[in-house]
Formats: sequence, C-alpha cells, structure tokens
Amino acid sequence: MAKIEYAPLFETRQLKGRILFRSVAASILLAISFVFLYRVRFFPVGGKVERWTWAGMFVSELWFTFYWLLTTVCRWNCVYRIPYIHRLSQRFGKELPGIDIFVCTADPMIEPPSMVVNTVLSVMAYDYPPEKLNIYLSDDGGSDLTFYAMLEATNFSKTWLPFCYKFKVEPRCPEAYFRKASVGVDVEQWRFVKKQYEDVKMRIETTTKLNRIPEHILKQHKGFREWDFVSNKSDHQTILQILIDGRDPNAVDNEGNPLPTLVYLAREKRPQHHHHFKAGAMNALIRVSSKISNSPIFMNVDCDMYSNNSESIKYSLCFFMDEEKGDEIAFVQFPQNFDNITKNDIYGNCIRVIQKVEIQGLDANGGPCYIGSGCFHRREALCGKKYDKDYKVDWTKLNDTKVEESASLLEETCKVLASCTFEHNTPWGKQMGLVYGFPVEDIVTGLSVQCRGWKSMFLSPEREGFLGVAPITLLQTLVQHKRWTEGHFQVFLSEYCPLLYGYRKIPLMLRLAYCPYSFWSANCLATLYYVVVPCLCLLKGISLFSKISSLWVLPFTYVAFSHRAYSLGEFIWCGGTFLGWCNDQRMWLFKRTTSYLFAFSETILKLLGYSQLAFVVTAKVADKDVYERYDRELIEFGVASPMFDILATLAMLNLLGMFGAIKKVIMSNVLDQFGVQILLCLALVTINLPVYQAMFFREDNGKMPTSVTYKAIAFASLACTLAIY
Ligand SMILES: O=c1ccn([C@@H]2O[C@H](COP(=O)(O)OP(=O)(O)O[C@H]3O[C@H](CO)[C@@H](O)[C@H](O)[C@H]3O)[C@@H](O)[C@H]2O)c(=O)[nH]1
Ligand SMILES: [Mn+2]
Repeated sequence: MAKIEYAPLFETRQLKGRILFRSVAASILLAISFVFLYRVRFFPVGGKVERWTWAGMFVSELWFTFYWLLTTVCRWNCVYRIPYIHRLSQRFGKELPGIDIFVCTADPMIEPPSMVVNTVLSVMAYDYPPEKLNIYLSDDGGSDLTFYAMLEATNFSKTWLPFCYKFKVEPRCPEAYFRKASVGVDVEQWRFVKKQYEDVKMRIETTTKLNRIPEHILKQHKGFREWDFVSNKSDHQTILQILIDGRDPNAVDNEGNPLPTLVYLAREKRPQHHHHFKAGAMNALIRVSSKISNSPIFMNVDCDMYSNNSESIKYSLCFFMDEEKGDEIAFVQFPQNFDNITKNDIYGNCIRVIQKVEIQGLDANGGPCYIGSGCFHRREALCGKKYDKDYKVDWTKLNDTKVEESASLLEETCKVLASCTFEHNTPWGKQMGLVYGFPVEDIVTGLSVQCRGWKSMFLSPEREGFLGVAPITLLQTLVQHKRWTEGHFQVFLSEYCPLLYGYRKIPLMLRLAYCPYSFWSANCLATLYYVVVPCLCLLKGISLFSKISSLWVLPFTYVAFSHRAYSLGEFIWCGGTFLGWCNDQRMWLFKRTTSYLFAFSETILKLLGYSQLAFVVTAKVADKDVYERYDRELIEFGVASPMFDILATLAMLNLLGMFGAIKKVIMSNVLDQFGVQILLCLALVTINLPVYQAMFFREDNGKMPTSVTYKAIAFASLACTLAIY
C-alpha cells in the first residue's frame, strides 16, 4: 500500500530512434560543409549575372542550413509522458478538483450551432463527477441561434449523459458516435437516443437555415429577451445566462444524476473597442468563471474540436496532482487531431511530425508550447502568478470554497466582468490571462507563462483526446497557415521574442526550439529563390551546380537524398503514408511560396503601420461538391486568389524551364553540365502535376479559374523571355 502511495502519477520516457537521428544529422552536416566548400572554391570569376546568381544560391543554402540546424536542435532530445489514471483514482478518488471547460465559437454561419452543441455535449459527458464540471460557451457571434442550440443541448444532455455513463460510450460527441458506432449496446435504448439526437439536430439545423427562431420557442426562455437589445454581432451588451446551475438539486438528468453547470456568455462588443479575438473571449471567460465556479484547473476547446476521450481530464490531472512534480506545471497540452482527414491527407493538415517529434523536443527542454485548443491550464499560472519553489497546492482546501449567490444574481453581477471597458488599465492581456496583440495568442501566452517559471507538458494518449475539423480547401489551409506564420513572426519581432524575452527565464534550448516556428515566414525568400532562379538560369545557360561527372556532385545529392529520405522515414514512423508524405512535400512548397510570403510581407507592412491585425476564422462547412472532391483527394482551387496566381505562375515557370531543358539536351550535350539543375526542375514539375491538371485538364468547379491560368501563362512566359534575352 505504502508503495502505491508514493508512486508517481506519470512517467517520462525518451523517444526512440535518437541515435539514428543524430548519426544521420551528423552525416548531413558533413556533406553540407562540402557543399559550402564547393560554393566558395568555384565562385564564378566572369560575368556579373553568374556571380550574383551564384551568391544567391549560396545565401539560400546558408539559410536552409541555419534553419535545418534549428530543427535539428529541437529534435535532439525528445520525451513523451505516460500518465497512470488508476493511481489518481486510488489516491484522490473523492478529492478531485473542479474543472471549468471553455468552448469558443465566433460565427454561426461558418461554425454551425449543431457543431457547437456536439462539442459542448462531448465535454459535458466527461468521465468525471458532473457536479465538479462547469462548461462555459463563449459566443463571439452573439447569436440567438447559438443560444437556442444551447437550450436544446441542455435538454438533450438529460438523455445523453446517462446513456454515456451507462454504456461507457466513446466518443461522447453524439454526431461522431452515431456516425461511427454500430449498435454495440442495448438496441432499444440506442435507437431511442439516436432518434432523440436526430430530432434535436434537425430542429437546430432548421432554425439555423431559417435564421429565425419560432415565436413559441422565444417564450420558453427569458434569455431570448436579451436579443431585443442586440443590433448586430459587433455591437451589443453582455449576455450571460446560466442554463444549468449545477448547485441546484433539481438540475438532474433522466436517471437522477447531477448535471454539470452550463453557462452561455456573449461578452459585450462595441465597435469602438477592440475585442482581441479569441484571446479576448478567453479572458472574459476566465473572469466570469472565477465568480461562478472558480475551478483551479480549466480547459479550452475550439467549438470544432469535440472530446474524443472521456478520460482526458483525469489524464491531465495526473500531471497537475503529482505530489513531486505536479506543482510546477502550468498547462498540459493535448495534440490537435482531426476527424476529417482523408487517407493521404491531401493538404498536409495532420501536422504529424510537429506533434509526434518536434513538440516532444520542446517538452524535453522545458515544455511544449501552448497551441490553443485541447489544453488544460492551472488558473493561477495563466492569471499571472509567478512560480516559486515553495508553491504547494492543497487540493482539499481548494474544494472547500463554495459560491453562495443565486444563479440570477450571478448573471447580473458577473456581466460587468465581460464588458468592453473592464480591462482598461488592468494587466489583462499583458501579464494576466491570454496575451493580446497577436494572431497566435496561444503561442505567445504559453511562452509568457513559461517565462514566469512554470513548466508545461505534452500528452498524447493512445485514444486521441480531441478531434477537430481541418480545413477542406487549399485556400483555407493556406490562409490558416498564413495566420499562424504571421503570428509567430510577429511574436519574434515583438518584445516577446523567445530569444530575448526568455533570456535567464527559460533554458537556451527551449528558446531555440521556438525559433523554427518564428522563422517559418522567412523561409519564403530562400525557397522562392530556389524555385525560380535555377530554372531561369537553365534557360539562360548559367550553370549553378557541379557537373554530374565530377565528384563534387556527391555532397549535393547526398544532402538532398538523405534529408528527404530521413523526412520520409520520420513521416511514416509518425503514422503517415507514402502518398501522404508526397502531399506533405507539395504543401511544404505551396505554403512557403504563398502563406509564408504573404505572412512575411504583411508583417513587415504591419511593422511600418500599413496593415492591421486580423484573425480570419477558418470555415468549418462547405458545399456538397467541395466535400466530394475533398473525399476524392482532388485539390480544390475554384476561386481566384493572389495565392493561386503565385502557385500557378511558379508551376508554369518550372514547366517552361523543363521544356527549355529538354530542347537543350536534345540539341546539344548539356546533360553533364546542367544535370542537377534539370533534376531540380524535374522535381518541381512533378510536385506541381496537380496544378497543371487543375489548369488544363479539369472541368469541375474546383479547377483553376481561367483568369488565373491566363495570368500565370503570361507572367511565366514573360519571365522566361526576359531570362533568355
Ligand atoms: O474573434 C474570434 C475569433 C476566433 N474565435 C475562436 O477561435 C477558435 C479558433 O479559430 P479557427 O478559425 O478555428 O482557427 P484555427 O487555426 O483552427 O485554430 C488554431 O489556431 C488559433 C490561433 O491562430 C488558436 O486560437 C486555436 O486554438 C488553434 O486551434 C474558434 O473556436 C473560434 O470560434 C473566437 O472565439 N473569437
Ligand atoms: Mn479550428
């Protein structure tokens, strides 16, 4: 017995394969030094253009090496964690702390209320004492449609929760459960609950479609009256409604179990006050919840990310409540997995390698970054407390605090906490709560928490904790990455620059491990150079690499092939497919030439004061035929966008370069001199095959718009003509 008492609640293990990784990395580094030697020794003497293009190649390669070194540093040590839930239950059975769960939504049109309801139900149904659970929905859309959907959720939870408890269903998101599961439980009950769910869903979807709530429903809840004063989504008072008051003895489900508390909050919005996007919403939730339930731990999910594992709370508590190491942990981040990824992950949305290798690297060096959805936080740590060695939590004491006010009184008194002006002249958004001013509030907040002395943990249980909705069109993916890239770069250029801000606060390795993300955007320059210049030089007849017959070709090919082979191996080890890796490589190129480029230039413009902070919310729904093409893994273009102009132009440029090269090879013997360059061009053309297909061979609505195709042909031909003459 005594042994169990002191057994740790979680264990840390080293990621396997580090020796192999380090040897490959060392050999690549050796080969890279030969490449540099070559660049220096064979620097062209004649011709201005030759010298400049050569120098450009050298600079690009120096950049790639620098970037590669950063990613290598991040992977040097990697750890993962194993929690022991049974020990937690044995030791803390009755003393488990209260948990607040924050769900964020921003727009009923692109984040449908039926989806929000599913997420809310999935977190209400956690395998955790319901009287200790408090769910808060933040509705930045300020929509009565979402409010109505929450009322439906309130009613349906009375059926859904006991059903989940009784049959231990997984996942506890009704939509996903009924989509995936066959009748595994009592047939009659299963059918009954399914029918109920379908009715709820239909009612919610109909009202959403009509964009109007029927008169008789409006009478059912006092909360609807609030909308008499709402002019639009960016101009309204605070709406706060406690839909289920967990303290109320009458708040029970159909089997008589207590229900978790459920709160709807639309914080005040006024055009003259900045609302700080998700960070603002979260901070309002933190304050409001501190008066209503004040749980020591809270968790945040985006409305598109349902809980897929009913034990996640207990998993995370294994970290916070560990007697020895728990007190220094500020947050426990779960990976972000997705429910709608096709077999070969056409848009590379899985971020597999990041979540299975890179974040483990951060974890080994002081803690993973906070990546938003699916993260459990220690309230005190996020609210500005600095960690010190004497800090010790007494969980029993925490559970004793009880709120006395009635629900309606709370609704009135808490409103002010979510008002536009509450934060003025307070540390909120700076040293308290989520940090404002960046489109990646999560990263910068995590960093600032770590700089206050706290640690963080990354946990990836076998059964995924959360499943979300990944973008389903190319443009959405590129725009999402643009936001992230821009965010990271802005953090780097701000006072929160990980290298400087973290000085003397977090280990050097951790500061370095933040850098690959900071430099995502800067990658665009070297990549664009490598995509454009060798190809144009091929047409002009300027050789940029060693001859194939020379020994100097070896370091180039070794670096290129071993680096890619390692990447493929890593990708497959992380659970990907070969085609998935190919798609990932394509997205790697696409992102670097579009998202990163736009992020880079817009950040510079913002710095100069020409551009404003924005947060483009990713759409979670699309037309039927878009879905259908997505399922067939056909890349979706369809609309005109500057991003596609660039992609198409570069693809055309590579194609023309390729034709030029073929002509040269046939007419004169240049294969030896230009072999590597031709190979590079060929690789780019191969990557771009779906682009040509979309430009010339597709007839569906997702093909490349004709205007983009014409523009691309014109620009690319112009560039080639200029290069040749
Ligand atoms: O003004 C806003 C804008 C967004 N959101 C919510 O923020 C979440 C994330 O938005 P989404 O468009 O889905 O962005 P993603 O790129 O999918 O989100 C990732 O990246 C964001 C930072 O860029 C983080 O905030 C998220 O947690 C993280 O999952 C959603 O629940 C939105 O409802 C708000 O509450 N208010
Ligand atoms: Mn999202």
